Amino acid sequence: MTQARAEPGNLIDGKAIARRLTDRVKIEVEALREKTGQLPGLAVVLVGNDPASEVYVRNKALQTHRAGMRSFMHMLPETTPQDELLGLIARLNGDPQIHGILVQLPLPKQIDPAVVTNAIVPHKDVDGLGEVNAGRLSLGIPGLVPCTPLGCLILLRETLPQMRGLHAVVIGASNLVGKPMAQLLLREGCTVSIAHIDTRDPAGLAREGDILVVATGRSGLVRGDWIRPGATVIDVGITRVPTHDGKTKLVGDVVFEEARQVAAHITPVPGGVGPMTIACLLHNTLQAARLTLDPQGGLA
Ligand SMILES: Nc1nc(=O)c2c([nH]1)NC[C@@H]1CN(c3ccc(C(=O)N[C@@H](CCC(=O)O)C(=O)O)cc3)C=[N+]21
Repeated sequence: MTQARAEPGNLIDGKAIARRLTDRVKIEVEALREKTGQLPGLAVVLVGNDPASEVYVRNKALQTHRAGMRSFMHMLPETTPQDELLGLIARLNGDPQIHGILVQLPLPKQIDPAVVTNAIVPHKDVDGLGEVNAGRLSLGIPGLVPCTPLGCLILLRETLPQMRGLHAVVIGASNLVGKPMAQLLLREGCTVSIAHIDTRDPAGLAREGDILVVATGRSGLVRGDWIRPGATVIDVGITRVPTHDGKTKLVGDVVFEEARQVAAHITPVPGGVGPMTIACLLHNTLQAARLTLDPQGGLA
């Protein structure tokens, strides 16, 4: 065990860390406005009317305004043909008021998410999911980094003084979270393992992790006995489940009450990774705006 130990189950306060990041973005947005006379603008595109997506998208717009940036919402019907969505993206690509473009996932089945993601010009791809930004991340050169893994990295940096040499285990190998997360951890100097659907003994591998990042979308997958005593656990999962009294609540991929007995640090759901995803979207929109408005500002 290489990391400093506190008592078990210390909560990582994603909400507080996200608020601090958003406050910093707000100050830098104001500085950019003073320097260039312009504000960063974020376009969010939602296709269809999934109620959960609508909540997220509205929340994103609210937070964008809170950080002093402009937000532009585009709500398209469920039946929108792919060509029409590509037409909108082409207009947003050419619009000087827009510095970041986010197309909410998942998309209806007539639309290929890879085609849409790659239609966004790389310097406006604030989700960092296009081929250019994904390639840059894997080559270790500056680019726009996907919001959720970036948020997880910031939480880990706030929690662990040093990640170099730690074994980080990522459960889930999606392009959205698992793969970019593994790249970021590698860049921090971790030894990285990725568990995926065909991994023979995911629990055994997970128990090797000084850091455990779980991003599978399967609620309750990770039990207390998957966790190395003293590990730091980041739970990316977020699933709405029914409760006994006929209401619903949000849960992660980790059985929280079990895991907090074993882990040194753990993110709650809600109040962990979720708020960081939105704060990082604002951070990326500021970075994207700097790329065109203040090129010397550069990317980190
Ligand atoms: N292109 C794209 N980029 C995304 O980043 C993206 C997406 N599509 N599609 C959907 C998922 C989901 N997502 C969340 C963002 C914030 C919270 C969040 O703030 N959650 C709060 C709880 C919110 C509540 O109470 O409903 C929390 O965890 O504390 C959750 C989930 C971003 N996504």
